[in-house]
Amino acid sequence: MKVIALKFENYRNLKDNIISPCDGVNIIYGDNAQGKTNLLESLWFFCGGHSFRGSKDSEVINWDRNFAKIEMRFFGQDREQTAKILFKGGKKTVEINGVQKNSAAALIERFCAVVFSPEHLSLIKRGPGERRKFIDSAICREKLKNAVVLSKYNRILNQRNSLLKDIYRRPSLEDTLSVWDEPLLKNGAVLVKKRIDYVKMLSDRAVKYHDGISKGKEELKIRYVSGCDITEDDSTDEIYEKLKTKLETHKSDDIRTGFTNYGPHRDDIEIIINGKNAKAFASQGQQRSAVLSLKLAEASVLRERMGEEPVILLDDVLSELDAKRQDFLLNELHGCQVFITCCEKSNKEQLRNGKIFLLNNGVVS
Ligand SMILES: Nc1ncnc2c1ncn2[C@@H]1O[C@H](COP(=O)(O)OP(=O)(O)OP(=O)(O)O)[C@@H](O)[C@H]1O
Repeated sequence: MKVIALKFENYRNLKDNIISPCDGVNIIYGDNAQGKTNLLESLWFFCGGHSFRGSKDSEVINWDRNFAKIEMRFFGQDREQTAKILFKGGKKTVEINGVQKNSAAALIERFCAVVFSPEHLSLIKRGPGERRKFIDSAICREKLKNAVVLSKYNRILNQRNSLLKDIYRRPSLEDTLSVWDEPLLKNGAVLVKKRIDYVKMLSDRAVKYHDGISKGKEELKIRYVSGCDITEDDSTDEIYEKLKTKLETHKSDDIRTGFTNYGPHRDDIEIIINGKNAKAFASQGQQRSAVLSLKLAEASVLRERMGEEPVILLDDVLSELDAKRQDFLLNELHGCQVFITCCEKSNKEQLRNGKIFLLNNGVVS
């Protein structure tokens, strides 16, 4: 998958322009607050109609204008295609190959990219919820069926938790708890199996990327951690039985606390560098390298599933990395189109092959 041209009009601080990136590494270089992230954000919009910064649609319209438009020509699914997004009057209109679509969701599966931004460091720095979110959004992106299982699991869990609170006040309701247990276990077992399979795929690839980034100096390991004694090789039926045992054993704790204490919603993904937990012991550069490896691994899994190389968007990755690690990202990611923002002059000088876009007060040259 390759971006051939990107046109933007009234998009944040970017001055109207058309850019033609190269098929390899594209550096977007400039001082702080010039519009580098804005440019990456506009590309990411074509993945499904959302900002990776969590911005509202109206926020991307230039403050002095009443609409914004982005257009992209790209190569994907063995042909050249076009996509347009118009932001106007609190609404977003999407057009793909000249045909207007009902929803921005139509963009999903047309254009595919993986993004890294400094906020993704929360994958290591924050709690298990961030890591579960990362894995869940990846499995949901793989198959709509997985998204259905996840949403059913969360809905049933909420209903069970609210019943647990009611039972505390009205013990006679305890008999009705089993109504939620069976669907919770069924969907929970499928969810855990999908997560474990994905983490295995991701891990194999992330280990290789981390080895490349650290030039063989560090060993990365990623493993799924369950509070229900589930192991990587368990089948869905075995996972179901283990979840069931925990649920039954801890029923009285659940009633006392008003909360389901064990299950997929408490699981985690452990990220280990050289045998030590990355959250507790890794340096800033090591943490950044590990998250990058995970993101590149995510792209590699997507490539296998789609038969196409996703575009890689790297926002402000190079800071805190030493020259050897920077060199890997700038010169050794072969076969895919990469967009990478940076502020340091030395970074653009490191690039052996690629294209450099200079951003100065919204003007791209
Ligand atoms: N809707 C908008 N209209 C006009 N300007 C905007 C709008 N939204 C954001 N900006 C401006 O865009 C500028 C550039 O933002 P951006 O995040 O792209 O900077 P950057 O080059 O990535 O900087 P850094 O290196 O500091 O991350 C900001 O100074 C912001 O004020």
